[in-house]
Formats: sequence, C-alpha cells, structure tokens
Amino acid sequence: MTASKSATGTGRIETDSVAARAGRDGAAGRATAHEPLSFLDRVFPSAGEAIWLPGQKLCIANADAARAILANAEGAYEEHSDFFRTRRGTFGPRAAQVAIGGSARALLTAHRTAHAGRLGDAVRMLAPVSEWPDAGNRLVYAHLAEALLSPARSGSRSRWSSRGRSNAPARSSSPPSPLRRTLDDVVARAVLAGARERQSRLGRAVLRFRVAMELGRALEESRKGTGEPADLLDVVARGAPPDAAISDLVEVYLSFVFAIAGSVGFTLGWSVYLLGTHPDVRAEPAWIVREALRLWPVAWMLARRPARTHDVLGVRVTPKDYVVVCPYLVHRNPKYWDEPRRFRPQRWASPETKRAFMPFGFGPHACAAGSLSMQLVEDILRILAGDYALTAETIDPRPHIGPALAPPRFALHLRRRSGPR
Ligand code: HEM
Repeated sequence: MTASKSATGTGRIETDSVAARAGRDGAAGRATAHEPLSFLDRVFPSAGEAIWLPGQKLCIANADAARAILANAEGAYEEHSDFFRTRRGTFGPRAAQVAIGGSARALLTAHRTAHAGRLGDAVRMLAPVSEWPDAGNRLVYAHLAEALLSPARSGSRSRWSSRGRSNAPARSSSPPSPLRRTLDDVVARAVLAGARERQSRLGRAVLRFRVAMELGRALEESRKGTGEPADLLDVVARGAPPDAAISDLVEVYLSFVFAIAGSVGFTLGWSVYLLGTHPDVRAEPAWIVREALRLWPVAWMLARRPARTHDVLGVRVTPKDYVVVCPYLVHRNPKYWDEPRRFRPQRWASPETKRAFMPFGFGPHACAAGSLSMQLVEDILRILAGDYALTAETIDPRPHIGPALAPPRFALHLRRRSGPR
C-alpha cells in the first residue's frame, strides 16, 4: 500500500509539505500546512490561471489548457495514470489498464443493478443521526463490498453497518474471512478522512504487511482461475499480464478500494453536506452530485511531469517541474461559471459549460467509471432526500485536505417525511 493513495489511485502530491508561493518568488501569499485551499482561494483569480505551488508545481485553472495537458496529444508530458501508478512505477501495459478499467466498470454496473433493492435498508440505518463523512464511506463500501470481494471468497458482507457514530457491526450469517477483515481494516485505517494520520508508523507497517500477504495470496489464487470475474480481485488478477508482479496487482486492487470507498464515499459526503446545509434547496439528485463535484472535486489535483521544456499559459516548465491540473480552480473559474463559489445545483438544469467540468479527469486516462460513480451517489441521494428531511450540523468546518478532498466532519439528522414529496 502506498503512503498516500489519492482519490484516483496513487497520487503523491504533498500539498501540505511546504509554505506555498504564488510565483516562484513568493510574491502573492503563503499557504500553511493546513490551508492550501484557503491559499488558492485567496490568490485566485487575481494571480492568474497558472499559479506556482511549492515543489515546483504549476497549478492550472484554465479549462482548455487543462484538457490539452491531460489529453497529451503532442507527448509534451510523460505517460501517466494516477490510478495505475505503483511503488515500482506504472502498472502496464496500457492494453491491460484499459481492459481492467472496462471490466471493472461492467462488474460494478451489474452489481448496482442487482443490489439496488438493498440500498433502502442501508440508508434507513443512518436515521435518526449519523456521523459524516465516515458514514458515507462506510455506506458506499458496504453497498459495493461484494463487488470488491465476492461472498464465495470472503465469507460474509462487511462487518460494518453504515451508521458512522456507532461503528456497529452489521448482522451477518457467517463470520467474515480474514481477507474481508483485512479489507475492512484498510477502509477504516487508510481510507476514512484523517484515518492515516491517526495510525502509528508501526500500525501502518503491520497493516501493509497483512495486506500484501493476504491480498497477494488471493490474487495468486485468482490468477489460476478462468471465466467471468466474480469480483474486482478477479478483474485485476485476470486482466493483468501473466508475468505482472503480485505487489503491483495488490496496489491496483487497492486503487479500486480507494476509488469506491474513498472517492465515491466522499462525493456522497459532499453531496449530503451541501444538501444538509442548504435545507431550502430543491434539486434533482443528478444536479446535486454534479454541483458537489464542481465545488469540491474529490480528485482536486492531477499532476503531470513535462517530458520536455515548453510553455503553459505563457509560463516556462521543464522536466524538473510538475504541471498540476487543478479541477478545484477550473471549477471555480469565473470565466466559466456564474457565481462560481455558490452552491446552485439548478445550474445543471442546462449546464453552463461542460468543457470546464472535469472531476473525472479528461483524455485517455479519464476515469473508467465517472458516470457510474455519479449514478451510485444519485441512487443514495434519491432515497435519502425522498424519505427524509436532512439537516447537517457541522462539527468541524474544515474540509479534510489530503490527496483526496474530503468533507468536514458533520452530524446528519434525518427526520422522516410524512407524505410523498
Ligand atoms: C467519485 C468517484 C471517482 C472520482 C472523483 C474519480 C476520479 C478519477 C480521475 C480524476 C481519474 C484520472 C486520473 C488521472 O488523470 O491521472 C480517474 C481514473 C480512473 N478511475 Fe476513477 N474516480 C472515481 C471513481 C472510480 C471508480 C468507482 C472506479 C472503478 C471502476 C474508477 C476507476 C478508475 C480507473 C480504472 C482510472 C484509470 C483510467 C486510465 O488511466 O485508463 N474510478 N478517476
């Protein structure tokens, strides 16, 4: 397991490492360890659409430049996929990446259809009060747990319920296998907002060892099998070339765990937070998810390394720099959006601009499951907002800023609606 899996996989941008500079000379402002966002909020848009951050990272807020960088049609950047990045380099070849992404999407789509009926019960467990964002991660993880590890392999569903505050074990018919328990622990100790920081170095090393051993063994086993994949473990094991290192397969599989329990869970968290703090807003679930992803894109920085010296938006970059597409800034750029900082889901009734909306990246390495991820969140919002009046009580107003942009801590109060809405 890498030190800091990002929203999309293995991004390792240490956004919180050094005081930030606007301009290489530190002209416009400083970001402290905990406030890279308020720094960007302060200097953008006045500092322009290309802003230097510490670590020689040029942060891009212009949609056309962002798309050109991510499309990389002229080979100006090294080939890169956050999702498939591993400690040893990049998992490949590209054909295997594409096959694994497509097969994962198909499996999750089938799972969504087959298990839609279960969602109502899971959502009802959130009432009357639940603690977020953890509850959102747990709900999504529990909902998709069998797609991550088939029941045949793992004994039972996740031992968790979705209710954040109690962390109560769910009732299940058989005890979870060690593999399922390990996966539950990965989510609890590496995916939840702030979870990593709460672990000791030793604790992290022990978990890493367990994960490598148990997932490695299961992937080896799956590799011997043939036929339709039963879960994402099969997808990774059977989509990889036969000589792929098992340690790489473990990391690719973990990218799926982070994408599902982390990215989809945080997107749900942001959507619910925005709904719960704007009780008067009435909007389609599809608009709410898009507006949440616009304001708070979980994958808020997508880094690329220049393959050669060139200019981006009039700024010279070299192979020693990073060029970082910043969906957070693109999505708040007043050039593309009216009232960019306001939660206004109605804007999605007729999208103002699609070209400046890139929560799932763009180009060859764009997310394999962008639409599906939004549908999964919409499914949950439809039940939540249809059956309940929501109020969010903020516990700590600060978003959790790491490789993924996670919502602040809040308590969600649900009051059952008396009649149909
Ligand atoms: C709201 C949830 C999600 C967000 C915000 C998200 C975001 C992203 C982004 C921004 C990228 C591009 C990274 C880059 O350019 O380096 C990406 C790639 C990817 N995502 Fe997602 N993702 C989400 C959920 C998922 C899920 C559920 C899956 C499971 C199938 C998934 C599978 C992938 C794959 C396989 C790639 C790599 C594509 C490639 O390089 O060919 N993502 N994701």
